[in-house]
Amino acid sequence: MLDVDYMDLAINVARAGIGQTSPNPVVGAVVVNDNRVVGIGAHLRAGEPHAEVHAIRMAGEKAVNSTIYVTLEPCSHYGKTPPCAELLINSKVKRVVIATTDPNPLVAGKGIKLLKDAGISVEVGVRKEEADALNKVFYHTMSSKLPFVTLKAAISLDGKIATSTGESKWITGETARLDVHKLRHQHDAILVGVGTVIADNPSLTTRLPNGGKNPIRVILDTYLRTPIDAKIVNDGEAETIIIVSNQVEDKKKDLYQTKGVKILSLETKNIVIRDVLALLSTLGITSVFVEGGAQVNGSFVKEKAVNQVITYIAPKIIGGNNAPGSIGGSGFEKMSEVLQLSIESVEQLGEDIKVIAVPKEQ
Ligand SMILES: Nc1c(/N=C/[C@H](O)[C@H](O)[C@H](O)COP(=O)(O)O)[nH]c(=O)[nH]c1=O
Ligand SMILES: Nc1c(N[C@@H]2O[C@H](COP(=O)(O)O)[C@@H](O)[C@H]2O)[nH]c(=O)[nH]c1=O
Ligand SMILES: [Zn+2]
Repeated sequence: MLDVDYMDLAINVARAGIGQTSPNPVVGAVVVNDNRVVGIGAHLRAGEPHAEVHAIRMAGEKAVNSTIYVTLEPCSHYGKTPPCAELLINSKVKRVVIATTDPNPLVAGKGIKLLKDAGISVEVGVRKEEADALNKVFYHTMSSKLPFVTLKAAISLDGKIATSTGESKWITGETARLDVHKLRHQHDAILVGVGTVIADNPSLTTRLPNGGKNPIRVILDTYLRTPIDAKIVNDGEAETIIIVSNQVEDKKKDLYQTKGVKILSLETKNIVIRDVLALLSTLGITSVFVEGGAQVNGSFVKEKAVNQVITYIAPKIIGGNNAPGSIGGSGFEKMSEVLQLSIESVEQLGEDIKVIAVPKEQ
């Protein structure tokens, strides 16, 4: 087997942590000795052992003179766990193959330096692209300090999210809707506008056949118009935050807070998305799944505060000037101002297609 084969295995093992390791990256490690895999490991939860620790433990004394393949540069700092670079040195590993460096300023090259100074042969960059793609959120939050934003829309062929009378169940089919719930599971928070709460009385929970993690529910609601009897206020299914402007008096907020809903007030009379993201980041939220409606989508797009756009397109035509499109608000007047993206992937899910696009300027 070649280095790339073992790194492919490490990348696949890393996927075990997807949706579980926030705010940490997912990482996979494979220990090979005399062309035999003797240890594998994935980082499964923040605060628990790192991938290398699991793999080296499994290898036991076969770690000596082994080669370890890791999808991320071994850490060099004392965080919630001791540094992996030291573990590899003490385990007398002979060679370390790394897919990509760690952007965390605490590590960034220090892990590699520790290994090299200890006389261990280090190779960096094997399957870098694939390894980076595993940790889009981690890389974004390390560089921008703001949560990674996924904007999701489910539209008809003619771009509508509902009929002119507000009906929308369902535009996309079972397979696509299941895929949406996997995305909810993978994000720290799900965010909708009060318009969606009033129109759909949604639960915003993750309903997958085997369960799944419910993201924190975040509602943008300038004047606190969320119905007091809404599911998200009363079902206790997930932590719920309503972000309001400075136009709401405390007495009204108390009504919701006694029901366990957290009300966070911005200092401005209307809701600025950048401030919302900065606020969510202070709560340790590293990824936000924006699921509409059109008004909220419009505000995220207008502020160009999206990091990936996932659109599910159904082979249906709704028509009608009054049927809403997926991006509301004032929109851009000039083509030179529009949000430009590049298509990352297109796949068919049941009868629908799923398009993942990434904004060009980052
Ligand atoms: N109408 C459609 C969607 N509609 C999504 C809505 O904007 C809103 O997120 C849902 O009403 C949330 O409800 P709950 O959390 O599931 O109870 N989303 C989809 O993917 N396909 C559709 O056809
Ligand atoms: N998950 C992971 C790493 N994650 C790195 O360590 C930081 C988290 O450290 P801690 O708080 O101690 O868990 C995280 O921000 C990232 O830089 N490093 C590794 O060597 N292997 C792993 O499996
Ligand atoms: Zn580590």
